[in-house]
Amino acid sequence: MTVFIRGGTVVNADRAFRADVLCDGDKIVAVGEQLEAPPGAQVIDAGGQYVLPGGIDPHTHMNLPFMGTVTADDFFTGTAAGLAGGTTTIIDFVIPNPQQSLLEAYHQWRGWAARAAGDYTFHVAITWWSDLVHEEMGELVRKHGVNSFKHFMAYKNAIMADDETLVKSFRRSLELGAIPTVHAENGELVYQLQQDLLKQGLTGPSSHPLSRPPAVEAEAANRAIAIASVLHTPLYIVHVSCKESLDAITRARAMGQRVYGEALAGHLLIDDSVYQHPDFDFAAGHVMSPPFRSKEHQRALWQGLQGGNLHTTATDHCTFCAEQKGAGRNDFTKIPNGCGGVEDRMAVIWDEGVNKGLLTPSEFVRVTSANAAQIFNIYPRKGLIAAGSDADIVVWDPAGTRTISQATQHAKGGFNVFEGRTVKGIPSTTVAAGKLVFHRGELMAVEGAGRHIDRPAFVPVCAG
Ligand SMILES: NC(=O)NCCC(=O)O
Ligand SMILES: [Zn+2]
Ligand SMILES: [Zn+2]
Repeated sequence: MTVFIRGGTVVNADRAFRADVLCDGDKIVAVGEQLEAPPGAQVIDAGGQYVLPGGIDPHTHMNLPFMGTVTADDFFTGTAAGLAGGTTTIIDFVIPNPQQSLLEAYHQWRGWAARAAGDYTFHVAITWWSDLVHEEMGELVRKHGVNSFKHFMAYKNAIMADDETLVKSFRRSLELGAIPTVHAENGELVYQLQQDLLKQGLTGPSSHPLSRPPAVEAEAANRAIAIASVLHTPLYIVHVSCKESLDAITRARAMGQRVYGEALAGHLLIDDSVYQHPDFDFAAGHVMSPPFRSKEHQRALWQGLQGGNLHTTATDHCTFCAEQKGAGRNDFTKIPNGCGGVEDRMAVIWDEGVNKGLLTPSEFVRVTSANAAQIFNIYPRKGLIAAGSDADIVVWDPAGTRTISQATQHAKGGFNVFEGRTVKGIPSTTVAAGKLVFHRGELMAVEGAGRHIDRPAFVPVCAG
């Protein structure tokens, strides 16, 4: 299939310029002014619109078995929702059970992901330690296109990594040319605070943020940064939600440490008042970890993105329906943690970021695709509009509007944390791997069309 995008303003992370874009098969083959549309090409008129690299959401959980249930979105529905919102690639997580072989879990997730409509690739979680884990990390990097390992510092008695696991896995990651990533929350503190709250009879969703205050996150962020500093490894901290964690990243970077931070669209836009809502379903629908924070923390996160100490935006898309959330009706610790957003990330960040003057269009591209592609070593295949890059493209209508609602979304779960928000700036067309998958409100996602994207290890390049 040949797709020709005519008359738009191409926006890359480094600059914006007027150009036509020609795609042949799954690649962009030409970017330039006054190109000729080949006979038979599908022509998209991008006049008055921006032409952006397809979004990369570096943190999603499709088909995730978690807290006694499985997420509402599987790899097809979740990636299809992403395509409708301009996200053409997700980085999801293989999460082995403690004692489970990493390779066995990896193949299990690859099987589930075969249904994906958009491209995908995996971080692999290290939830326990043994010689087998050490060996399998090597095999994943060398043979299976994995270059990042995730460590949950929370979720005690489940998937939490202790300090021994962190140290050994960070060290092994360095040896392999992979980047360690962490969910930074002190799991022991969370557990003890949860027990205190339950003993006091404070069993509702409003206790969720009380059990996970900013200091709990900051302690873990500082600990992970200190471990990475001693071992000389880079570090990527997922879902940075509070000023204290951002300050830890900022300090480390000022000292020359290679630490990257990820902000979630939800943490950037939604504040902690949602947990005070009297309706259980509404409050529980917002239960995720780390929790939504005060407006002061939100302002700090935007400043982190603007100042270059936060690098990527993600969603942690992890949807559960009201019935699933209801498992914690009498005990907030049993509410499955997670919220959606893969369909809305690009639009809400454009609306709050670009429309309000906090980000330029090029900075928007940096934090929605290019930085993730660079940090996880798939640039310039992804995150760039240039000849040779994958034909993952969003034609972005800066004047288009949409009111976000669970009633009209493609994602499952029947809930949307951005419910009722009207955004200005939406995708009019999404092209994924050279195919038109979303056009003027119509989603044409094809089950199984997504591809696994191998991410090579980081290897120092030496002059010959
Ligand atoms: N974030 C969340 O609450 N659920 C998904 C798992 C995780 O990323 O911690
Ligand atoms: Zn997490
Ligand atoms: Zn997550």
